[in-house]
Amino acid sequence: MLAKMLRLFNDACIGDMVPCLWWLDWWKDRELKRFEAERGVVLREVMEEHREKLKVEGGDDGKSMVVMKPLIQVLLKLQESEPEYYKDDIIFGIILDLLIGSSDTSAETMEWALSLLLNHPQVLNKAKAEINNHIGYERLLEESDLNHLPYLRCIINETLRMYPPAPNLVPHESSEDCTVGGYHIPRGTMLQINLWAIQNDPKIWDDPTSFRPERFEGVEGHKIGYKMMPFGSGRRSCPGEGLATRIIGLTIGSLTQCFELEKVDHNLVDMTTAPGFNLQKAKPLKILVRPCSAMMKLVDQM
Ligand code: HEM
Repeated sequence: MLAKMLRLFNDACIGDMVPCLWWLDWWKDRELKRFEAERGVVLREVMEEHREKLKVEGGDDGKSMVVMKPLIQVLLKLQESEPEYYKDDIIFGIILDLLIGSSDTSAETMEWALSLLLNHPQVLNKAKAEINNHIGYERLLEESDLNHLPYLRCIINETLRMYPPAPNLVPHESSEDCTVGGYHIPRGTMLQINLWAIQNDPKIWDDPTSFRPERFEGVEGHKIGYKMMPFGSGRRSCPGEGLATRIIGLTIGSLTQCFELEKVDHNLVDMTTAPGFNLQKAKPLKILVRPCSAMMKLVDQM
């Protein structure tokens, strides 16, 4: 179900770009409505399952609920005390928002980052050296190490600059009349930002088509103003930013620390992008993975 949902979400609707062509999307509209009904049945079953579990397991201890239970159970518990706000539809919305927002974005960033590293072995070696200098060979990389691995963070930033998972961010609607770049925007207009163009603009980035993580050295996080906004900006920006950068850092860092990563042949990894709402690779990455001899003992224990 998740795969189908992400596929439908990723298909661009021409009517969103050129509203008078909405009718070209009629078939998609029909598919989305059919899917929404199917998805409703599955989500309702999941919700009932968790309601039953809550009844059996209780859960009056408010604090441990927040820390220990799955999110859906936390929301169902809140529904008991605030039913007018935590309606079933709101809970569905929160769960779907998290599923859609979190899964493809982080996975795609990791795939682009690994592809870039394979095509730039000198960057891969520098990242490996940073990890080995900081951690050594006696233990695995941990979350607390990430703050001490600035070059790894630069690699993630440079990947998000060149291949932002949401290249047009997410459509927003102006709640009031406003002016953007000298243009009058009436209230209720759908606004889309071509983030890819901003992050790859040669007027604001030196040599933007080159993969150069060093350009982010000395920059805290990815915060260098509006020329870099892979997680959006302002109060509706991505709430998962911290989690995403940690998961991506831990995954890419651990793979780099423990394995020799190699291309499957002598050709460069194909970096062609596929059409769609998300910036996906046209050809999925294939990679040869071999445990590093110095890490063999630890890899064996995994
Ligand atoms: C590389 C990974 C990720 C990227 C690039 C990314 C990017 C974005 C962007 C561009 C937006 C829209 C911001 C806007 O409206 O202008 C967004 C929204 C959102 N993201 Fe992420 N995201 C990532 C990972 C995650 C993760 C891991 C989670 C959750 C665990 C998450 C949850 C959400 C949610 C719930 C929203 C909607 C927020 C709202 O509408 O107020 N994202 N994300």
